[in-house]
Amino acid sequence: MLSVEGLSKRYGGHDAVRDVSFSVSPGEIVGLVGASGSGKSTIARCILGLERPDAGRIRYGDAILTDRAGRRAARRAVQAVFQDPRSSLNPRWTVRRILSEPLETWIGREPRAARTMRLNALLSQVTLSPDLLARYPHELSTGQCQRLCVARAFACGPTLLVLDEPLSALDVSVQARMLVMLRDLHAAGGPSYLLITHDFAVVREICDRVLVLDGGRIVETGPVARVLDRPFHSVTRALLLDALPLPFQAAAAPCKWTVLNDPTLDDATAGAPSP
Ligand SMILES: Nc1ncnc2c1ncn2[C@@H]1O[C@H](COP(=O)(O)OP(=O)(O)OP(=O)(O)O)[C@@H](O)[C@H]1O
Repeated sequence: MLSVEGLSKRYGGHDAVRDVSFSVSPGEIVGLVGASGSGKSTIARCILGLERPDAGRIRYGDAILTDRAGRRAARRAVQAVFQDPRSSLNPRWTVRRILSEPLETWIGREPRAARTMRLNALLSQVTLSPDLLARYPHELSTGQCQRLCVARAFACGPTLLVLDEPLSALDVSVQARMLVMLRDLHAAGGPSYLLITHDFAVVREICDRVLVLDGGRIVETGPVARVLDRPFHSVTRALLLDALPLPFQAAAAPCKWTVLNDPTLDDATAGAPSP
């Protein structure tokens, strides 16, 4: 289980993340949503050891990810996929080499035929053709590059995948296929996901639970259906309203959201993170 306890991170005088605590259980898909600049990627970078938190502790099982030794111990188990697949792939490496590198590290050397079978299996998991093995990233579409990034993450046999806006660089039709692929991989016994997104449709489609972030703090958390259909916090309501197509925003504002703006719901308590 991933456990984030009292995580804080400052840049200069600015609090990017403030006293954030949450967990991701084995097999769970947890969405982390919030406006631009709310601190989502900073949390991901702290979990992945790319940033050093100013306060708090991040544990994955027995490994303390805020310690160098703990990060090393969890390196195989905790993998990531980022927003821009092209910048995550070495442009001078073929698909074969990109996928072989983690296999070399975690499985070691094996005969070429066995390695090719393993590479083909990885590619088919992410619905890519084995014909792509000899290609370079610039010879792939952005969607294919992102599938390749997922395959590379899966090559390590992770138990937690941190996905930081994995669909944002993709066309809408490719996004839908990618989302189905992520859901199928998870359903087939894949890792837990911590999915960072600004897209509530994605959250509704795939997540079990959602955390809403504002100004570096978690303002609301709960099961997806409850948070999306009966949001307590004004920030969640505003984000949901913003997510509607423009003509619907005007229509929704006076009706649906008036009910939700019930003054008996106190944001400060209703929005407090649940234990
Ligand atoms: N390396 C950095 N140096 C200084 N400030 C930073 C740095 N990284 C992030 N920040 C600031 O920290 C805050 C949180 O940034 P972060 O990237 O975590 O937000 P986000 O919710 O992921 O945003 P987006 O959805 O736009 O990616 C922002 O105000 C950002 O400007």
